[in-house]
Formats: sequence, structure tokens, C-alpha cells
Amino acid sequence: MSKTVNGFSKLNKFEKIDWLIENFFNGDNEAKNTLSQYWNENEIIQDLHDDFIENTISNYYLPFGIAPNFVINGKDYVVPMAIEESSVVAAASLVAKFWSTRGGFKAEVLSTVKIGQVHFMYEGDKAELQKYFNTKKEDLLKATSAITKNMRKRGGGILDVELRDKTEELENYYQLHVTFETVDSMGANFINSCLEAMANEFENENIRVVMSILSNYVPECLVKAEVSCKVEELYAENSEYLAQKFVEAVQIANVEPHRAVTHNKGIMNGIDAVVIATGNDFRAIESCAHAYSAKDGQYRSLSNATIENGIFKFWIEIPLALGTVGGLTSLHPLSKLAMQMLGKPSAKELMQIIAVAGLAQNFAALRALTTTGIQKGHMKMHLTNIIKGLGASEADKQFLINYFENKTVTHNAVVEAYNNLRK
Ligand SMILES: CC(C)(COP(=O)([O-])OP(=O)([O-])OC[C@H]1O[C@@H](n2cnc3c(N)ncnc32)[C@H](O)[C@@H]1OP(=O)([O-])[O-])[C@@H](O)C(=O)NCCC(=O)NCCSC(=O)C[C@@](C)(O)CC(=O)[O-]
Ligand SMILES: NC(=O)C1=CN([C@@H]2O[C@H](COP(=O)(O)OP(=O)(O)OC[C@H]3O[C@@H](n4cnc5c(N)ncnc54)[C@H](O)[C@@H]3O)[C@@H](O)[C@H]2O)C=CC1
Repeated sequence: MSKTVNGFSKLNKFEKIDWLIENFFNGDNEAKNTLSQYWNENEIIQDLHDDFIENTISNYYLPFGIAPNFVINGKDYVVPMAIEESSVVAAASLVAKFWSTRGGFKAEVLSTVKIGQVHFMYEGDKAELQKYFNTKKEDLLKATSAITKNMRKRGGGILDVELRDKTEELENYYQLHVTFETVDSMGANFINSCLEAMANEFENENIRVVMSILSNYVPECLVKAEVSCKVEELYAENSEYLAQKFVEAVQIANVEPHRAVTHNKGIMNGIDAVVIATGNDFRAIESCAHAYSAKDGQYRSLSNATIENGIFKFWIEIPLALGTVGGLTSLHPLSKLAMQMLGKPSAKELMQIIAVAGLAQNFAALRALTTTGIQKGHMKMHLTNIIKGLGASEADKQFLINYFENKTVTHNAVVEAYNNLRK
């Protein structure tokens, strides 16, 4: 029998759950209990979460952790991180502490330009189109004036509108390429509203607007974060040799895409965790970061490292379109709290903090990879997850943690040790 359904969206939450349990869980109430266990007892908070998305049936928790000891441009921060992967928060904390005694992180916003485009088709004479655009340009800005009024008061708004000829890539394809300053908001809704108003104004019998949408690729919304110190301050021993290996690890990621993807994944461990904790849009951040890392046609490392005149320098340049207002940033109680924890930053300050989180994470991973290997530290943190997965008691858990203090943790080794213990 078909399990498709009409009018599902009109059912209330409980009816939706009943339909799900009946059709996809054979009426098993265990699934229903799992869903309800994750509801918030406070009805106001639960209603809030129900309304964030559509067809909500429960909440999906991510751990919310904090990494202390970050010093950025001389200011102390404790950084909120929402992530499911063990060892990320520990690594961020370790690295924050490490650099706090070596001058901390330096960060700088290089630019804050956002982009939106009206994509359209035009089959006529190019010179005529250019003429039409020139006469229309003022009207395009006027068409958005009600939408941009408050943003202009904040120092933002539309920076420029250009006509772009894309017919070499696709027959008859042109764009209005529009640049924006959106101050403390990520700006997606603001930009899309402006673009749709412009498209209405621009469209005529010869111009077929295909779509109007912001671009998540913002190579001129760029932030740089860096650390540096004398090479001998990097490691307790063999510093020159290990620093060299560290730089080579970055160089390898710069020339070898297979490595670069994993290298950048490590960076995104730090970035996504803070992006999610602060209620920002991690899909936008992810897609942009990866496009930027391939900007010259090859996918490369987002970070760089050098050793010059005995100084080790490690830095990242990454586009980050972030908001400290709008979206979920102040709607989700934990995002609001995360912003408070960070001292209610502006979007520019948040760009710096998040770039630093990415750099810190990359530093931790590369340091581990080029010394002990990644598994030692990662598995040390993951050990408790494996033990929990086995359903071990608190006493067995403590025994296993002690047992693995000086042994290599692998999933099999833990299962074997647990089974021996149970015998
Ligand atoms: C895992 C560590 C930090 C252990 O490092 P450690 O030196 O064994 O840690 P420790 O027990 O000596 O503690 C030192 C400090 O580390 C932090 N720390 C230590 N343990 C905890 C904990 N339980 N909870 C919170 N913080 C912790 C904390 O700051 C602590 O200081 P304290 O608080 O005691 O003053 C280290 O080995 C490390 O940084 N490893 C790298 C981990 C990593 O990169 N994980 C990401 C997942 S792997 C991946 O997805 C990406 C990757 C690696 O593939 C990317 C790539 O290939 O480039
Ligand atoms: N492709 C994409 O990335 C898309 C993303 N989205 C979603 O849009 C949301 C972000 O859009 P926004 O327009 O940023 O949010 P929003 O729609 O909540 O608007 C934020 C508004 O806050 C106001 N504001 C108050 N103080 C401000 C200040 N200091 N600086 C700037 N604005 C201030 C402005 O009116 C601004 O338009 C996110 O939830 C994102 O997931 C939506 C469509 C597409």
C-alpha cells in the first residue's frame, strides 16, 4: 500500500507523529517515546523550536561546548562550539592555551562585500541592452529605496549595480551583478528582497528574468587570522625539525586536492562549530569556503605556513558571511547566549573569532598529524563514546578509561577489553 500522503503539513504535531509511527514504525511506541524524550519541558521553548522549521516532530540535540583561553587581538574569549565530533573542543582548548602564552591570535577583516545577482536572458542587440541599463540604473536603486532605508542609516545598503555579459558562457545570458554592505546581518533576506525589486523594475518584453538570488560566494567578505612565534618556541624538543614538517604538511595540502579536502575539513571542524553555536548558516559558510579554496581552478589548503628568519608563521584567509543580528542569532536561546558569551560582537568581530577557531583547529590537527599521529589524541577523546556504545556500567567505564591510559585505543581493542572484563 502506498505511503504517500496529502495535506500532511496541515496535521498537528501529534497527528504527524501518529502517522509516522503507524506507517514507518509498524505502530511501535518505542520510536514515539524517543521523539518525546527530546521535547523541552518548557512549552514556550518547545513552541519556539517547533516553529524554526516545518513538520517538526522533535529536537535534535548537538552538544554545546566551550573552549576557554582564546586571546584574539589582545582580548580574552571563551568560544562556544556546537558539534557532535569528539576531540574538536579539546583541540581548540589546547591550542588556545598554547597560543595564549605566545602572543595570542591576530585577526583582521579585509573586506565585507556581499553579492547578489539578477540572472536574465536577452536575445537583442548588446549595445541596446547597455543603453537600457544605463538609463535604468537610477530607477533600479530607487525601486529598492524603501527596503534599504534602514540599512543605509546603519552605513550599509547597495554599493553598486553592474551589467555583466555572460553570453560567452551561455547564449543570451546576462546578469545584474549587485554588491551590498549588510553591516551586522548575513543579509540573505535583505539582498534577495532588493534583487526581486530590481528585477521587477528591469524586466521588459525583451528581458526574461530567470531568477534573482544572493550569491553565497563572497570572496570579498574576507578575514585573515594568524599566529607566529620563534621556531624554538613551538615544540619542547626537535623544534626546527618538527616545524619544518608542519610547514610541509601545509604545502602538501596546497598541491594535493585529496589532502586539501581533509585539511580543510579539519578547519571547518572549528568554523562550523562556532557558526552553529551562534545560529549562523553553516551551509552558506561551507559552500563559500570550498569555492574559495578552489578559486584558481585547483582545490587547495585554506591555510598557509612559513618559516622565515627563524619565525614560524601560520595563517588563514577565508570568506565568512556572518550575522550577529537576524536569522536565528537572537531567536535561539542558546545562540543568544553564545553571542553574550562572546561579548555581543559585531559581525566583523565574529568573522575574526570564527576564522581563529578554524586556524586553531587546523593547528591542532597538523601538530598531531606531524608528531604523534591523529589517532592517539582523537581516540583518547572518543574512548568514552565507544564505551557508552557498549552499554558499559559506570564502574566498567572507569576501569576501561584507566586500562587505556597507556594503550592504543581502537574500537576492536575496547570491545575486546570490555568482553574480557565481562567474562
Ligand atoms: C585531543 C588532544 C587535544 C589531546 O591533547 P593532550 O595533549 O593529550 O591533552 P592533555 O590531556 O595533556 O590536556 C592539555 C589541554 O588540552 C585540552 N584538553 C585535553 N583533553 C580535554 C578534554 N577532555 N576536555 C577539554 N579539553 C581538553 C585542554 O585545554 C587541556 O588543558 P587543561 O584544560 O587541562 O588546562 C590533542 O591530541 C589534539 O589536539 N589532537 C587533534 C585532535 C583533532 O584535530 N581532532 C579533530 C578530529 S580529527 C578530524 O576530523 C580532522 C583531521 C584530523 O582529519 C583534519 C586533518 O587531517 O587535517
Ligand atoms: N542562500 C542563502 O544563504 C539563504 C539564506 N537564508 C537565510 O537568511 C537568514 C539571514 O538573512 P538576513 O537578511 O541576514 O536575516 P533577517 O532576514 O533576519 O534580517 C536581518 C535584519 O536585521 C535588521 N538589522 C538590525 N540591526 C542590524 C544591523 N546592525 N546590521 C544589519 N542589519 C540589522 C535589518 O533590517 C536586516 O535586514 C539566515 O537564516 C539564512 O539561513 C535565506 C535565503 C537564502
